[in-house]
Amino acid sequence: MSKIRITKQFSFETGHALYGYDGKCKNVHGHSYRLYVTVIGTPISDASNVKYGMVIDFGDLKKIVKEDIVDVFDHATVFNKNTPHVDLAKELQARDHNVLLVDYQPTSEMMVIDFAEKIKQRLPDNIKLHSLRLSETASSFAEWFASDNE
Ligand SMILES: Nc1nc2c(c(=O)[nH]1)N=C([C@H](O)[C@H](O)COP(=O)(O)OP(=O)(O)OP(=O)(O)O)CN2
Ligand SMILES: [Zn+2]
Repeated sequence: MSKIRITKQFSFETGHALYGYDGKCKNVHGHSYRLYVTVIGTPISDASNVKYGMVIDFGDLKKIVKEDIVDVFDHATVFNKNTPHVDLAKELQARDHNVLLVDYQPTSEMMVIDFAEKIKQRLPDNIKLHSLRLSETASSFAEWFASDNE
């Protein structure tokens, strides 16, 4: 049976700031992120299986990505906890804002690495994460490919 890639798209609104950056993105601002998740596997060939013909049910993929990424990042503001932004983050948290402290600079590149690790941990053994595309703006995106990281 052929290997097939399937992709599901997600979207979430997230704020961030790039501490120490030499441009306007050092300021707190937000993006309408688009995340394309591509997994690869063999469609189930057992006709008695309720998932017959599927690599993975799009709904099951949605559940994983929603729980681990979309619901966590949507309408949150992400700061690098290893920078003085941690003070701003604590102030916002004290005022009941949804703040995420991560241990990396929250660029598209670093976020997509984080997302790849999270998704890989949740996928069944027979399904492999093939690639991710994280789009920050209409003209900018970062991609992670399993083949680049073996
Ligand atoms: N390699 C990266 N460069 C930049 C990132 C990033 O994550 N990785 N992030 C930013 C800012 O957060 C923000 O996304 C600005 O990006 P940019 O594409 O420059 O946005 P613009 O609106 O100015 O772009 P247009 O050219 O007007 O579409 C900065 N760099
Ligand atoms: Zn930005």
